[in-house]
Amino acid sequence: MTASARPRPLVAGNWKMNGLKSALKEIAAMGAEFDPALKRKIDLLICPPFPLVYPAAAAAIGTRIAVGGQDCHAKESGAHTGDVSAEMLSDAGASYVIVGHSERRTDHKESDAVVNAKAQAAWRAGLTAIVCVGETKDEREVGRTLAVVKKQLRGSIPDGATAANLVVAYEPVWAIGAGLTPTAKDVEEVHAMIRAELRKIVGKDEAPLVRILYGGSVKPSNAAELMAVPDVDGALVGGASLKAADFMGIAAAYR
Ligand SMILES: O=C[C@H](O)COP(=O)(O)O
Repeated sequence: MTASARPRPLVAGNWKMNGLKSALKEIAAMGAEFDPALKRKIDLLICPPFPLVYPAAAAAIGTRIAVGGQDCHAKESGAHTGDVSAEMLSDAGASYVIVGHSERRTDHKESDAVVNAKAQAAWRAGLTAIVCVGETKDEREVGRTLAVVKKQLRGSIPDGATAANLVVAYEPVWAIGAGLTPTAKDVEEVHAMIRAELRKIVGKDEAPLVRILYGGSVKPSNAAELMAVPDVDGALVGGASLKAADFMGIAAAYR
């Protein structure tokens, strides 16, 4: 590996609890805009709600857009009403799964240990785990951002991580859906720390190739600036991933 090795950027959309069958036309529209020049440069991923994973995977055939889940249970199957396993996501056509999103950590009280078990489940099923980390507004204000994110990384990423099975998403909780973003300098500082931690977790050869996404109010208007920050290897996009025009406007930062 050369010193200049860089990850292939990933622009990922998290539809959260949004989207009925009618939203599948957005995937077709994204596919139509994902032209060969852009395909050579980046990967695209859409994570729809569970009921749409299978039809989204069908809609994405031939587009080179990957499909993922937004969460998974740690177990393969069993008496866990309302939960979905990583194997079920894989069977439905997913190749990625988001674990430890701040909305899961808050709404469902998911600890780092739970997120770690879900990442292991993702790997068991052959999925790439997108492990989310990020500080709250209060934690940032008291200067604990780096300590909080470091603790989440150490607790949430299982042994056995590689550049192929792990993506890290840094999402400051206060920036999500708020129309606020950290400064480029603040994003750079956190991503540099994550890269340094990854050297300890996956080793110095593999660490430069792990994709570290930024998430939190990414839009077409700020994507170019955020994607140009050192150690930002793509985006995890919420609201602006629901419409093909917005999502592809963000992907266009890599043209
Ligand atoms: O997973 C996506 C993030 O939570 C960002 O959401 P947002 O782009 O709506 O701020």
